[in-house]
Amino acid sequence: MNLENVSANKSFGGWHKQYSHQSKSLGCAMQFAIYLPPQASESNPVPVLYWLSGLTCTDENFMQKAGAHKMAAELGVAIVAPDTSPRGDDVANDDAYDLGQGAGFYINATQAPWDKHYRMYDYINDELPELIKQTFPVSDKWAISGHSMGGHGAIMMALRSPGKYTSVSAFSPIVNPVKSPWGEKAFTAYLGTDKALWKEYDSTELLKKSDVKLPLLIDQGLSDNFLAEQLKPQNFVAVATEKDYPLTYREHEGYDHSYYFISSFIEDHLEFHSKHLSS
Ligand SMILES: N[C@@H](CCC(=O)N[C@@H](CSC=O)C(=O)NCC(=O)O)C(=O)O
Repeated sequence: MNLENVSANKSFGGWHKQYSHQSKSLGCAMQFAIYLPPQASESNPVPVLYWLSGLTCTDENFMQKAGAHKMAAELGVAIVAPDTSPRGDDVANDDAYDLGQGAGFYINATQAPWDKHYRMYDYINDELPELIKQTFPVSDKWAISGHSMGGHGAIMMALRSPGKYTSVSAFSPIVNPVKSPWGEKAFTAYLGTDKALWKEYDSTELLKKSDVKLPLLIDQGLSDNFLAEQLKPQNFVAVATEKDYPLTYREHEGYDHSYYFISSFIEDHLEFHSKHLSS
């Protein structure tokens, strides 16, 4: 297996480690981070929370800023944080922060030049979990969460694969990318102009068609600069209410779009997932 350990730091009795590997889906070298709680061993495989980060992030933002290790260690949950796009000098890019490297949107691109490497859906859905399962002492119980672009990724991935995750949560997710300037820009570049294809990666559209009831938690800050123009949580909540979906949607006065918000409520998300991962 082509897996190289890049760093290791003991944290709350467990280990935070970074790895690099050659990705088949993306056709480039990729880095991811894993937090292994102290309980994890070959004789005691632990459940996994996959965390998908937002625009401009790497595997490092969540691990360094969210303050998740203490609760993950207490609950005995591993956390995997991948990068947000393919990377490298040979990988297509754009000068803008919301397209190209750091902005993969967790979809499979169909349009040149992006279609050569931008297959983040396959990477997160198939390749990475297989690699994690084969390499680390983890069980087959998985949950998924994310922030902003990563919140879109987490909910979209979970709705497209009923039964794969026990629960899904998100901070400030782009829940309706087909109606968000960030989503419109990225989906036009990566998928072209056929909006029917866009809808296959849109959480609000997927929820309309979903017949599986997956426990879902969303936290949204009310002082988030991106709330009205980009995030549009009301579109998702309206569909969830109509379908009597098990969504807990919480709004928080004064919180913005940053990791200060995520770190304020990450423990609630870990407890939420732990409950479902162990039931
Ligand atoms: N113009 C800003 C936008 C980047 C930004 O806010 N990124 C967020 C995610 S936004 C949606 O996906 C983020 O998580 N940033 C990293 C961090 O550590 O805070 C900019 O370029 O800063």
